[in-house]
Amino acid sequence: MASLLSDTEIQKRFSQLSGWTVEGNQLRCTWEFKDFIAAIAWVNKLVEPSEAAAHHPDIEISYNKVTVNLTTHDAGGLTEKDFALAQQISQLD
Ligand SMILES: C[C@H](O)[C@H](O)[C@H]1CNC2=NC(N)=NC(=O)C2=N1
Repeated sequence: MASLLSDTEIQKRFSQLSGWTVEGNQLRCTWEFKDFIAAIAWVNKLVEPSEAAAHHPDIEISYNKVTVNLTTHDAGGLTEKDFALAQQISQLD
């Protein structure tokens, strides 16, 4: 199982991410799209990197807005897996 990051480690990795916030045990970022169809099309792009990493975001969808929440449920907080997947998600079109 991935190990929990210390506050210092979280700060270091967080400073390399753009657009995300740390809220409690979660990394969180919201994207806005033209409409619901575009939002869902983008959500579908999350499937491949998430499955490849065996790590899965919690996703909130509200019409054209998608909020992605990342945490490592098994570890009870943020691990390297969350930051790695956040970087990959940020690089999607
Ligand atoms: C066995 C399997 O790899 C685990 O249950 C994985 C699956 N996806 C997961 N995703 C997230 N976000 N946190 C986890 O702890 C987690 N655990």
